[in-house]
Amino acid sequence: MPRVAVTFPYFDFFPDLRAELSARYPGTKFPDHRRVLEGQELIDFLQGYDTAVIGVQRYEEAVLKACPELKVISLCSAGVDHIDPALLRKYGIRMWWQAGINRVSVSELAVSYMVLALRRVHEFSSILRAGQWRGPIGFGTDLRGKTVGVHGVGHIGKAVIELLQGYKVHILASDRLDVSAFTDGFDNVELVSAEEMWARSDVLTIHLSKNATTIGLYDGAVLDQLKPGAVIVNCARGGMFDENALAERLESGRIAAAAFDVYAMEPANGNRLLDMPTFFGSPHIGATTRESWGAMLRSGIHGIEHAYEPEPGVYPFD
Ligand SMILES: NC(=O)C1=CN([C@@H]2O[C@H](COP(=O)(O)OP(=O)(O)OC[C@H]3O[C@@H](n4cnc5c(N)ncnc54)[C@H](O)[C@@H]3O)[C@@H](O)[C@H]2O)C=CC1
Ligand SMILES: O=C(O)C(=O)COP(=O)(O)O
Repeated sequence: MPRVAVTFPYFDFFPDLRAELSARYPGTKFPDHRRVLEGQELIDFLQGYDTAVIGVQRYEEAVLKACPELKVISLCSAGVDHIDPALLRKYGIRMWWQAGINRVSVSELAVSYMVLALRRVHEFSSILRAGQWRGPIGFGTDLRGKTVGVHGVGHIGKAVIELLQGYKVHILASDRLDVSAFTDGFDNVELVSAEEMWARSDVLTIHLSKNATTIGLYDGAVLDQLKPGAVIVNCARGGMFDENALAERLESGRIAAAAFDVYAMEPANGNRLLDMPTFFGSPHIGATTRESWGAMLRSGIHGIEHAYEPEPGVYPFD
């Protein structure tokens, strides 16, 4: 029987799923505070356990080294960039993970951010709070009829393209894989290079995975290839943008507006973007709906038995 330790707090919000996990694996240990465990606290918590159910949290080598009994990680997230596959191999740890599990909540957020950014709701909201009315700002723009670049056509990028159909936009999709089997199904989607997407898009939405090819991809030189006055939405991962370069271009108006859910450093205290009037953001809430979190926790529970199977159903890295 696996000895299970949960090292992040969200089961507190789903008592039925917490009870299900405990019933399947008696003795399952949960943290007693609403924090993600890290460092020495994480190491101490894991002693004597061979199975960890985890969220978007780093398991550094120091943790794996100090927890030799750990054999299985069951992941409650869609992104896997916080786990180093080489380390898992080195320490003989199996991992379960379910791709695309929160595509609905992230795609809904991204499309709504496009509309909110184009309509300048964050600016109008600020002047409303300041006791003014709408005069000083002027106009926003409609999404309908615009060209939307979708960078990354995986689970979430595809869901965004599907959601955008109702808005009657033209879509420029770009991915390093051949995603034509999907995009060919739409008469308003063109599959293009990143450069063409950057040059032609009024709105650009990022749905790339974070990897060696995307970290730092959006530097000043790339931002300068964007259509002047473009709007950027990033609900994928922090670290893909040079945030200072973006702030400079928001300041000059070269980029009209940006809306981010994710940041190079999280928490994002002191991030310069948060002071920009044409920027609005949220604290990595793309998957923070009851539906997505319920699904992720369920996947974390069921992933334990899958990870222990001789031929596990899903392995992200093999
Ligand atoms: N804000 C939030 O709370 C959440 C954010 N995410 C993030 O959203 C992003 C997308 O997630 P999914 O669609 O589930 O991932 P996915 O793996 O299904 O799709 C990612 C796509 O990016 C493409 N890609 C990677 N590197 C590329 C490159 N250099 N050039 C062009 N294309 C490239 C891949 O080929 C793939 O099609 C990930 O970064 C994930 O971590 C996921 C869930 C919640
Ligand atoms: O599923 C993912 O990849 C996420 O980014 C979810 O983020 P969260 O665990 O809600 O902070």
